[in-house]
Amino acid sequence: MDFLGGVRRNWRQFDPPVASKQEDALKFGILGAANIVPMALILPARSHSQVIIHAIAARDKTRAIVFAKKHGIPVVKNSYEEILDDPAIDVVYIPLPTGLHLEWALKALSKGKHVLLEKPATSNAHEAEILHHHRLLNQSSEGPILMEAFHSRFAPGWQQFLAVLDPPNVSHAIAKNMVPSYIVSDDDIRFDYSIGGGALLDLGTYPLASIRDAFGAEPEECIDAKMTPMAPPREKCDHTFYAKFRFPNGGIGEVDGTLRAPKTHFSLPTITVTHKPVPAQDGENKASDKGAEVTRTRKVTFCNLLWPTNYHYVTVEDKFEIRDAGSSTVKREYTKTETKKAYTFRDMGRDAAGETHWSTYRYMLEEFVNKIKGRKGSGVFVSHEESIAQSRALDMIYEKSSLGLRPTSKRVSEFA
Ligand SMILES: NC(=O)C1=CN([C@@H]2O[C@H](COP(=O)(O)OP(=O)(O)OC[C@H]3O[C@@H](n4cnc5c(N)ncnc54)[C@H](OP(=O)(O)O)[C@@H]3O)[C@@H](O)[C@H]2O)C=CC1
Ligand SMILES: O=C1OC[C@@H](O)[C@H](O)[C@H]1O
Repeated sequence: MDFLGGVRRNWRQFDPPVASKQEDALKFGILGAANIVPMALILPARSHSQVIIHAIAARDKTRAIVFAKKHGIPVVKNSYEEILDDPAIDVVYIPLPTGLHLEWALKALSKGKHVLLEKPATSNAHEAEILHHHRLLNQSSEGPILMEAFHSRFAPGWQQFLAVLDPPNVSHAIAKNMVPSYIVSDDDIRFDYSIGGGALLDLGTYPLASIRDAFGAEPEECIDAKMTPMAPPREKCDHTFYAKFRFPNGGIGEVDGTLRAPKTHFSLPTITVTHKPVPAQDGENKASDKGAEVTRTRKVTFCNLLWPTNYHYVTVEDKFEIRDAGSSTVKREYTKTETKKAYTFRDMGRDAAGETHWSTYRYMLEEFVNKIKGRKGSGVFVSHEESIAQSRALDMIYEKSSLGLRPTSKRVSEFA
């Protein structure tokens, strides 16, 4: 049943129901016929009654025409600028290489457009501060909304994972993400330093955001960073990364990932979080242990950091140790293990919109539109401060390694 449910859920994510569009639907324009567009926006938009994919532009118009025809986009513009100049367009989606995000996001905001900006929002923290603190964002309560498209954060499964953590008492977190080498070719935008290349800046954003979330705090120091660079001429870009951080509570967080795992490698991106032992709460331990000192050490594993809406699990392993009052000797111990899953917020007892066929991107689109329309929604959002903090942590790793920071846009002086 679970297996069949999974097949149905995944099938429908790639063939979602079509909603009829409301009068006040937002019209989206897309900059670039990027690979991620169908999954991140075209499919999610189908089932959203307040989203219309109105127009696209690509550097090569023929490419844009082919893309528009394939995905049923009614308008093809001659250039990215023409998208920004179209008064009919409310929102601009930017799936460009990271090094172009700052420039195009600010150009779109300056035309009064809302912006959904692919992750990572910027190449480094300097750019992040310019973008997310920009006066264009604070002009009025009606001013444009900008959000980094960090889709995985919006999934109920991820929120279920966060709900079982006790961030101040986390002692260790390790997040891993290994992608086989055939997925991303050597000439991909991810390995072009001039436009923000580097596996950490691309893939590493997921494990890094997840350890930051697990500690509920920002890292104080990057105590180790090891990057494996590409072969020349791409040697300024890492294909494999490892970093170790110390967090304010003394805990250690590690990220480990690669875009060059062996071709036969398969593993889902996973985080494992260990807590310090804490006194067990009333009702958690067995009635027979009343009067004794009972500690609980929690270990939580979350499997599928990127796309939990396709498949995930959260395993909560609580180890209880029982001592006589005042004694350090453990007289008995036992472990309780529970597995949780949440494909909708209802599954975790929360009252927020969602269907089992919603992808991470569909959950994100819901909240992005809610924000523009001034609705409360699930309460999940990617704030400007979150995007800046994530960018600072990425910089800490690049600075600690021999590779150095990713380059700031040459156009930066025009925007500061
Ligand atoms: N949210 C997610 O799950 C994912 C997010 N991403 C992010 O989305 C963005 C795009 O990734 P992806 O779709 O894989 O990338 P692609 O290489 O498929 O697309 C990038 C697009 O950028 C445009 N572009 C403009 N200038 C340049 C340039 N100088 N060099 C190359 N391309 C240029 C091209 O548009 P044109 O059509 O005009 O030529 C191209 O279509 C990245 O920021 C990436 O990190 C990527 C994958 C997954
Ligand atoms: O955001 C992403 O998600 C999937 C990864 O394989 C990809 O490199 C990255 O851009």
